[in-house]
Amino acid sequence: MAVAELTSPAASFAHNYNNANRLRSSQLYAPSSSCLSSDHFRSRYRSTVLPRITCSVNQVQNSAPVQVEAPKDKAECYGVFCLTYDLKAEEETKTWKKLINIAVSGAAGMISNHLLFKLASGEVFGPDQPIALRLLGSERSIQALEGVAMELEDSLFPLLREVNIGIDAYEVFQDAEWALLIGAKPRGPGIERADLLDINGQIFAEQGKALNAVASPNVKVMVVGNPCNTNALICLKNAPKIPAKNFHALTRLDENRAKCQLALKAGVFYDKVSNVTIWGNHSTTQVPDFLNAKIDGMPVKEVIKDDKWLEHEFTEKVQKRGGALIQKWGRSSAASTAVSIVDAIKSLVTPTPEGDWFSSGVYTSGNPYGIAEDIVFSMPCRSKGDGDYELVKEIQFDDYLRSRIAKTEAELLAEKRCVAHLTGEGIAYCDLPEDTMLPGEM
Ligand SMILES: NC(=O)C1=CN([C@@H]2O[C@H](COP(=O)(O)OP(=O)(O)OC[C@H]3O[C@@H](n4cnc5c(N)ncnc54)[C@H](OP(=O)(O)O)[C@@H]3O)[C@@H](O)[C@H]2O)C=CC1
Ligand SMILES: O=C([O-])CC(=O)C(=O)O
Repeated sequence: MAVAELTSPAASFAHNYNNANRLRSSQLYAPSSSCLSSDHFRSRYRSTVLPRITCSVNQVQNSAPVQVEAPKDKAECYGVFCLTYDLKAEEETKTWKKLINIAVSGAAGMISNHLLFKLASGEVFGPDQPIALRLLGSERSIQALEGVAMELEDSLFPLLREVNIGIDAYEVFQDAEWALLIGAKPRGPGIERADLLDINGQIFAEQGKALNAVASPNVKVMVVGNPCNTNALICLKNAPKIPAKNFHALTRLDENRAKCQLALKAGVFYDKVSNVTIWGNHSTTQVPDFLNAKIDGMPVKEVIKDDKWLEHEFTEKVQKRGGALIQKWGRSSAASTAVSIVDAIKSLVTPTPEGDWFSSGVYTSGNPYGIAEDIVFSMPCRSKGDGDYELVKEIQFDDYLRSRIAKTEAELLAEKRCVAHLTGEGIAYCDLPEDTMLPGEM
């Protein structure tokens, strides 16, 4: 690796900075946005040749906030996040918890563009929880990812201690305690669902391997990229060192959508709606459960006495809400998805309110409902707030609910057969039901 030619008088800052850079792989980016050009990053990525430093002394001094240490030993950081703060020096930071590492894939995408700023604000993990963001992009998105990191710099979030960007999951997922896996190829025209399962499945197999190798052994993994249930299954099968229970597929957006529709029909504000389960796949076979759901503490069916509406209009509206939104917006839900990721994480890190529960796509191992084992299926969960969850036992079933659950279960079992080559379970065989669709498809 060539050593940089230092052309700036800011030699000591730049030299230390680049010494730190030289210690790590060429695929992690540590730009100081005030000093280095995009061209620098492009060339550094492709050739690993270190840059000519073009910033001036003034630029360096002006860009430095209050700090007590030179940035020399802190590797794998972005811009202002390379500077080291003395957390103990300021009164308010003395009670702060230990930093947690949060990895996010698809970090330059639309959902992340909402989510990252919520994470950094303290809204998710609390006002005393400093965080490090480790952002995974690709060659295609690295410029945009730098833009994201620059916006994070400019937001001056006190709790945001580190930001790293990179394109190698084995580097970005290092020591991750949370992994929010959002990046996935969207299903475009002419792409069969089986092909999408394969294309995205490969991404999640690779990321599962990377998590297994370098993440914290108790990392919690939230899979958002579609088809999220089967992607989560692939991911966990490729990460045997991480408990399968730690993997979630995001169905909280569906739960939120169901709550909204029930509130609207009952004429109550949506804070009155509780105990809503989404069963099964994050697809148009998902089952929003109105049998166990409550409005103002009463069973939904006693408040909304219209089974036809519940079984058809309500159910289909929730199943196809994603598609309806795409027709209006021209793109899939991003802000509300980010909100639902926040809700899903908060449900795991705060105790579930007494008597209530939340939905998450989790691994079916010893489930009390008789659902097929060894798939990722959305079910009702409760948490003590320790990051873990238990399945809710006191659930009623009737013939309608059972038959709908059987349909979404059959779809997930078919998806599983279709990705057997990615889960280490033999030769894939794709017999997906013809009508199987993501919520965003119409
Ligand atoms: N579970 C749920 O409730 C919901 C899930 N979703 C899903 O979340 C995912 C992300 O959505 P959103 O952020 O809006 O999407 P965007 O298109 O804005 O971003 C997706 C990111 O995926 C990455 N990606 C990975 N592989 C590919 C590929 N082969 N081709 C193109 N892009 C790729 C890209 O990042 P990079 O280049 O850095 O890899 C891109 O930035 C989608 O799969 C979507 O279907 C959306 C809404 C709800
Ligand atoms: O299909 C999509 O990409 C969008 C999606 O999951 C949803 O809106 O629920």
